[in-house]
This record gives sequence, C-alpha cells and structure tokens, in this order.
Amino acid sequence: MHYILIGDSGHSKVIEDCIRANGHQVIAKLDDRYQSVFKEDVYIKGPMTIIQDLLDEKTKVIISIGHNATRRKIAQRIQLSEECYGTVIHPSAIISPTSTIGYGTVVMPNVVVNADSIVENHVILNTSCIVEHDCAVQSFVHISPSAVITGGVSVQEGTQIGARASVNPTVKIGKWTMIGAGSTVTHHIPDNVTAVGVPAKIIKKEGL
Ligand SMILES: CC(=O)SCCNC(=O)CCNC(=O)[C@H](O)C(C)(C)COP(=O)(O)OP(=O)(O)OC[C@H]1O[C@@H](n2cnc3c(N)ncnc32)[C@H](O)[C@@H]1OP(=O)(O)O
Repeated sequence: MHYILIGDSGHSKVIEDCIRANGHQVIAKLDDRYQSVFKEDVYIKGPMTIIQDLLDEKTKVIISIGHNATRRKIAQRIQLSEECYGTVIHPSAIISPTSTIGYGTVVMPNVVVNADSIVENHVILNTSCIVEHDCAVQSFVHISPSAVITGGVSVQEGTQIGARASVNPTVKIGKWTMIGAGSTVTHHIPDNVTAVGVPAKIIKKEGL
C-alpha cells in the first residue's frame, strides 16, 4: 500500500514510521507551505491541491496534522470520500477484535484499545495511550501519549486529552475541550473548555 501524508511535520514522521513498520510506503508529503511540486528523496512534495492527481486504488491518504481543528478544516477542504483514507495501526498496538477503528485514524506504538470501544475517524491514539473497554472516542480527538481512558468513557469530537492524563470510568468529556497533561478527570467536563489538575478543574471557557 502507498500513502500520501497531508502535513509534513514532526507528527507526520511518527506516522511514517508506523506505515513503514507495516511494510508500506509513503510516496508523497503534501503541505501548503510548498508552492510548487518537486521530488525530494523518494517523495513527491507539493501543495495539497495536487492530491487528486496522485490518488489511485493502491494509495491511501492520512491527514498528518496534530492540531485537531486544523485536521478537521483540511478534511472539510479536500472533500475526499472515506475510502480514500487509510487507517494506520502500528504492529505493536493491541486492538480488541470487538472494537472498531475508523478511517484516517492513526494508532501509534504500544497503544491498547480494549473490548467494545468505538474509535471514530481522523483520531490520533498517540504512543502508549490506553482506551479501555466500552469507550466512545469521536472523530478528530487526540489521546496524547500515555493518557488513560478508563472503562465506559466518552470523548466527544475534537477534544484533546493531554499526555499522561487519566479519565475515570464512565466520565463524559464534551467537544473541542482540552484536558491538561497529567490531569485526572473525575467528573463530566463540558464542550469548549480547558480543564487541568488533579482532580481536573476548568481554567478557561474557550476550547481548542
Ligand atoms: C507527541 C506529542 O508531543 S503529543 C502532545 C501532547 N501535549 C500535551 O499533552 C500538552 C497538553 N497541554 C497542557 O497541559 C497545557 O498546559 C494546557 C493546554 C492545559 C494549558 O495551556 P495554556 O492555555 O497555555 O495555559 P497556561 O500555561 O497559561 O496555564 C494556565 C494555568 O494552568 C496551569 N496549568 C497548565 N497546564 C497544567 C497542567 N497540565 N496541569 C496542572 N496545571 C496546569 C498553569 O500552571 C497556570 O496556572 P497559574 O495561572 O496558577 O500560573
């Protein structure tokens, strides 16, 4: 399988490692800071507008941008059908056969997703995070490295759970919210806020 990465950044390097670990290959890195199309090493580089010229049935796309709102903006802008997107899962990740992982989603090394969880589209499950049983992780969420989402948790669209944060069982976290690194979330958290600390408290009423 060939991949086109949209966004040529630190996050895309980690995604490329996951793609290679599966024996697949990145053929193009598109980014709007490139104004013309050129070849660098084995890659075609250029602006996002050339994407349609590169697509075929052996090629999948991943939007390789860590910022959740930007990832969504680009998905809305390029308007690809869902079959154009790949799902990248590092071979060291453990995914329950009763869980589902959506399109455009990347699952980094040593991630665990346990039984009956639903992970939607364009999600980042970053290095060594844990999504326990019966969780719902909506589209454009980022679960940062080593964060732990315990059983029955719901994380709504576009929210980021910071590195090493943990979320107590059955807690619901709203849309486009930020949970600070190392926080422990003990109660439901609404949409569009920033919450930090142990236990997590809201410090800002504007989201991501
Ligand atoms: C592969 C990768 O790199 S993936 C990247 C993963 N990234 C992360 O996990 C980073 C998550 N980001 C954070 O934790 C950030 O600190 C945020 C987003 C929660 C807050 O950032 P900002 O909005 O810039 O807030 P700011 O730094 O001004 O802090 C505001 C207050 O909250 C406190 N605070 C900020 N973050 C935290 C935190 N994680 N835990 C506890 N307190 C915190 C600050 O000390 C400050 O307190 P004060 O007003 O008493 O001085």
